[in-house]
Amino acid sequence: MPKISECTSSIYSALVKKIAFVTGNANKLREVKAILSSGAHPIEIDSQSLDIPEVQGSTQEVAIAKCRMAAKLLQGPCITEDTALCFEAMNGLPGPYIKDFLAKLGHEGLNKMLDGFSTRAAWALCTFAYSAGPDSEPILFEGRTDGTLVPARGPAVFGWDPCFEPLGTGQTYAEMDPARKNSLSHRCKALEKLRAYLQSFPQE
Ligand SMILES: O=c1nc[nH]c2c1ncn2[C@H]1C[C@H](O)[C@@H](COP(=O)(O)OP(=O)(O)OP(=O)(O)O)O1
Ligand SMILES: [Mg+2]
Repeated sequence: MPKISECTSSIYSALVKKIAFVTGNANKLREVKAILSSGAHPIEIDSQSLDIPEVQGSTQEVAIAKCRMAAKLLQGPCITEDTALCFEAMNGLPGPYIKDFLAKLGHEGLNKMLDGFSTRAAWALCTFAYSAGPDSEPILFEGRTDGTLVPARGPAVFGWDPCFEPLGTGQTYAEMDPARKNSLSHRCKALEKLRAYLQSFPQE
């Protein structure tokens, strides 16, 4: 007869899925863990902090290349995520290159980029990629939140959070409490699709 604790742990592992998330970004990891661990079908994250080189191209090409490389390094299934911040006035740029723009220009510089344009509309785009292993083609899950690029408000904890105000909220991501951001963010919208996909796998 197995002990009750063994039964509980085997029921737990049958109910809770576990997946490796490869990212070098601790803030992303925190949000992904918070979003996936909630709800009726929690998914546990086994984080792998690897700095994967990123190619140039569309958000989809960048996401696919990143995930392929991660699956090769891990020699197993994994997810990766790429985040883009897109300005309407610039036909979607900086897009997947936002990391370099933010590092070189800061929040103020990002705002200055849009001076002289007629719109400060922007959207945050999150692309999760899932690979079943080094020989499998990654599958993508996208989430988009529309908003406005604004002068920085709120604590500067995570990237461009202080200068992105989602439409109709009156708050920047940085001013929101974490639960509010996680209920409407680009990341949570992409994760809902990824969660549905992972949930459709048969139980081992
Ligand atoms: O919700 C967010 N709120 C504010 N800023 C954010 C968010 N999500 C990503 N970011 C920043 C991080 C990086 O400056 C750039 C995306 O670049 P990106 O390559 O996807 O992220 P990363 O290199 O930091 O981590 P990873 O190892 O997963 O590629 O936008
Ligand atoms: Mg990156």
